[in-house]
Amino acid sequence: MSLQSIGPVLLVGAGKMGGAMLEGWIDRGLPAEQICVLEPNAAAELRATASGQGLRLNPEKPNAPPPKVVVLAVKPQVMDDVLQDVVRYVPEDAVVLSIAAGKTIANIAAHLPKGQPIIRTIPNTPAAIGRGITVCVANGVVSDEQREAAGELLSACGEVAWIEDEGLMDAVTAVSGSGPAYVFLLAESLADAGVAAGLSPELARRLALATVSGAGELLRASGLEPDVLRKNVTSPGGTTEAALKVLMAPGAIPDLMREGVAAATRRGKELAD
Ligand SMILES: NC(=O)C1=CN([C@@H]2O[C@H](COP(=O)(O)OP(=O)(O)OC[C@H]3O[C@@H](n4cnc5c(N)ncnc54)[C@H](O)[C@@H]3O)[C@@H](O)[C@H]2O)C=CC1
Ligand SMILES: O=C(O)[C@@H]1CCC=N1
Repeated sequence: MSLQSIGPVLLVGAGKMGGAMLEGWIDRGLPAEQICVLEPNAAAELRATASGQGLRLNPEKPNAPPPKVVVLAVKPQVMDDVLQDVVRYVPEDAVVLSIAAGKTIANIAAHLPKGQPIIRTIPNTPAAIGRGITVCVANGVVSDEQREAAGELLSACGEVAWIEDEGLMDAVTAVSGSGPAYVFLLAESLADAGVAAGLSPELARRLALATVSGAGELLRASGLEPDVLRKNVTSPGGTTEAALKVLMAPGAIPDLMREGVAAATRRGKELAD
């Protein structure tokens, strides 16, 4: 199956994450005319894509033609209300793909006809440049063809991983869904630390951004493990070792990361309600 042969896609919510996925789909060749978007607060860019490329934005009949894949990309807190409204646009043979943190397959299924194929996923924002990763778990009625269609759509946004145990999704969300924010925080903190060490804000920002993006690119392109790359920077008795003694001390980055991921995982479980 190709991206072009998936059939009509209905995207409900084109905010930061739904919008990033939409960008990934269009950049990688999903025909815009095949996409219908329901978004009450459409950004100017989305409106331009609608008028320039034929994407259907908030049409009167979102289910004409009937969607093959319905992507739910609204906040978990409004998911129940939104589903009650959009259920009328969901054909029984469409696969419903939720990207909401915390919301379980059972939460989604409660608003849909019995036997609706549902895939719960967690993408991340690098999807916008085709460099995201999406983790998926399907309910028992998703067909091989629907799994393939969802995989095709999601791989336009980067890597795709399938898991069998839905209980792991909150931990997945805490690692890869929220993870880009941790990396951006690292870039912000590194720039701030450069200013504190005497650099101008402009130079500190430039150094921090080039370093974080360059290190990420090196991690990907080299295929080496992060600890090997870290050790390659660390000369015995040198400057990096001095910094890492602080950053890796008890209670510092490794411990804080574990606590942060545990907090995000707990929050995911709360969002199910
Ligand atoms: N932002 C991220 O990095 C990630 C977000 N997610 C999940 O993606 C979902 C969306 O999150 P964001 O994009 O960050 O939030 P957002 O607030 O940027 O986007 C949600 C969009 O839904 C729209 N919306 C509200 N009511 C609607 C309705 N009745 N019909 C259609 N659209 C409606 C809003 O106008 C908004 O643009 C959440 O469930 C979140 O858990 C998952 C992984 C990563
Ligand atoms: O912060 C959130 O709840 C969403 C889910 C993962 C990333 N953003």
